[in-house]
Amino acid sequence: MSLSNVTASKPVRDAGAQPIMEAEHLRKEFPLRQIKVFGAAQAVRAVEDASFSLYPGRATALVGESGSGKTTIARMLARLYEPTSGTLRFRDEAVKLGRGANLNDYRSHVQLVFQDPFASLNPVHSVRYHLSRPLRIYGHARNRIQETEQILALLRRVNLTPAEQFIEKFPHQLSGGQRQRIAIARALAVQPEVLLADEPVSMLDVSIRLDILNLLRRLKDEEQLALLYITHDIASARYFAEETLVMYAGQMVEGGPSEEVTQQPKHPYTRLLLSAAPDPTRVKNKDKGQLPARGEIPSLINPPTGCRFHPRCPHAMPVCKERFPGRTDLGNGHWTNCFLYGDGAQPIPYTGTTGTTTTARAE
Ligand SMILES: Nc1ncnc2c1ncn2[C@@H]1O[C@H](COP(=O)(O)OP(=O)(O)OP(=O)(O)O)[C@@H](O)[C@H]1O
Repeated sequence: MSLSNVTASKPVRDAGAQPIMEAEHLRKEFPLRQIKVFGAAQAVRAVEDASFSLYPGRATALVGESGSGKTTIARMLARLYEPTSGTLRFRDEAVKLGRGANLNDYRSHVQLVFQDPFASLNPVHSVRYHLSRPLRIYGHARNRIQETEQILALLRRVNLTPAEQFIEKFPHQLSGGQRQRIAIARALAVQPEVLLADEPVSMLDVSIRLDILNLLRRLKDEEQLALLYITHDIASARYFAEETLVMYAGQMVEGGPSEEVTQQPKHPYTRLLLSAAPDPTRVKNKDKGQLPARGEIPSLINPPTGCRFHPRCPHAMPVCKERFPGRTDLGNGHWTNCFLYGDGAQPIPYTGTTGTTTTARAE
């Protein structure tokens, strides 16, 4: 996807900006069916100790390889999965989890757009049906006239015009991009403050990905939506999202303003991701021996101890195997969880490759 005609993301948020949604120490395990009668119960340890905030009018990209836990995080935020532990806060109030939680009320604030626009719309129902349901359920339309007016307005907001030509169509009469616009319109019908977009363009034709990203960006700006943008593509994060969070095998390893995370990445995994996603605007130094991307994302049933990236990390030290490092604040909202940074550590200069030129602290 060419991103050259997408305007660069906004600078770092105001210091006083208030988050609308906060995730604190979220963890998710999926228990596995027990095959053995004896022995410890096994589980997929999909997300470990994830903490981050979403802000009105700002996009946060959640980036990582397949299986890193991105969708699990989005589903916990959408309340489709119960976190194993941790808390969610919405407008500074703890979200009631588990039984007795008012899911309808919660979902009037937080909506999820799925990756697959072919699976997310019911083939037997028209566009009118898909958009009228949320309007009715959430009490935004009192009668059919109001409902039709609002559906037409929603279609125009997602650039499906003339709206009158789309309202009675069925999913099979729409292209992938048009379906994704309907899925976005359906989420907007609820009038949410938080929109979770799980790889919203990855199943679309390359030629229309940019249009959908620009649509999401415009809606975020105009409606002051807090947007979580899940993607494999770290290069798109720089252009689309003000902030970027990087996940590896269930652990969050780096985060901060997108410009800093993508231009001055600190964690070796972020550097590896960037080296696999060439960005023509990033300065590369081809002479400084790039290390090949070693290995694959591990099994999350028996993940590596400590920092789960250590078996693939060109800078791994004994301590990396023993425990997961705490968060090191790098200034300007940029942070990483890596023993290469923090007290007494030698900074590792970024050469635009996964290789580096200095020796790190040995523990
Ligand atoms: N319902 C489930 N039951 C058991 N394991 C699950 C379930 N959902 C996800 N997982 C596992 O949790 C881990 C994280 O999966 P998740 O889908 O969140 O990753 P992801 O980063 O979104 O990947 P992708 O980019 O491929 O969608 C994977 O090992 C996955 O197999």
